[in-house]
Amino acid sequence: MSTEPSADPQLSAALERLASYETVLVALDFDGCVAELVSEADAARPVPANAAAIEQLAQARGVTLAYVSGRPLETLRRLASPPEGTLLIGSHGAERYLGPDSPGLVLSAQEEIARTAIIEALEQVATTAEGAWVEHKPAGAALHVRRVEDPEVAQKVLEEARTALAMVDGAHVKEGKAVVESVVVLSTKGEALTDLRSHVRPGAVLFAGDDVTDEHGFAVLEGDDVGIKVGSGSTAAGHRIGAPADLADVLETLRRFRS
Ligand SMILES: O=P(O)(O)OC[C@H]1O[C@H](O[C@H]2O[C@H](CO)[C@@H](O)[C@H](O)[C@H]2O)[C@H](O)[C@@H](O)[C@@H]1O
Repeated sequence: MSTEPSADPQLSAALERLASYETVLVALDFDGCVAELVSEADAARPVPANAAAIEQLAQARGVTLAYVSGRPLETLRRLASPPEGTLLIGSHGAERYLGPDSPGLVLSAQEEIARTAIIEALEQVATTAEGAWVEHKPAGAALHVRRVEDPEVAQKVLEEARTALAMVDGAHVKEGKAVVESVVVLSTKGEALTDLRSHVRPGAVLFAGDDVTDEHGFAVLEGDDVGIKVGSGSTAAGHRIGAPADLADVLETLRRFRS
């Protein structure tokens, strides 16, 4: 079944309404939304058609682009290669680039201690299964199991990680796809999206994402905002597309409605 907006009259109508506003904020999750999920996290890149559609949309009248991602800000910038002027939210909201004056993330002494404890705990768990590895991040760390061959072993490793993290003071757990993350700065994509809305003051917002952390973003949408869940799974989003490869058509449709 095609999930192109042209084949989904409700999504197409929602995009047309969105496009009628003077100003629009288009906020995109990265992994599993703009980029396909891959086993080498550092190899993730925008689907080429998505990259092209994003570049085009960045030129459109009254459109502000933003990435809202769990990735560290610097990694997001390197992997996504966003058009100039794109606003960037990284580390699930803990890191923000809203312009050259944006302050960088500074952890308190207590947060630094918690981050070190998170990394140590996850590195220890990662030694128990081949393929498990730890991504060190500015506000915490993520234990990845996508490269663990046996799904039962992978689940067991994730469970051990949750148990280990429960012992760390100041560690907040975030669930993801083949990953358990922990951050020392508690913030959600919903809060980040609300702050972006206050900063940009758009007429309406489009937000697309694929993961459980993106549900916080869908939850703060309102009015003629458009929420798009990428892939399967329960969601609060009003619309759904099948895969990252379907996103380009959504963005291109929105651009056409604005021209
Ligand atoms: O909010 P996002 O932009 O979706 O980032 C969420 C996490 O994405 C990355 O992990 C996920 O993508 C990897 C590459 O495709 C995949 O190997 C992994 O299994 C996924 O969980 C990233 O590594 C994390 O730091 C992000 O928080």
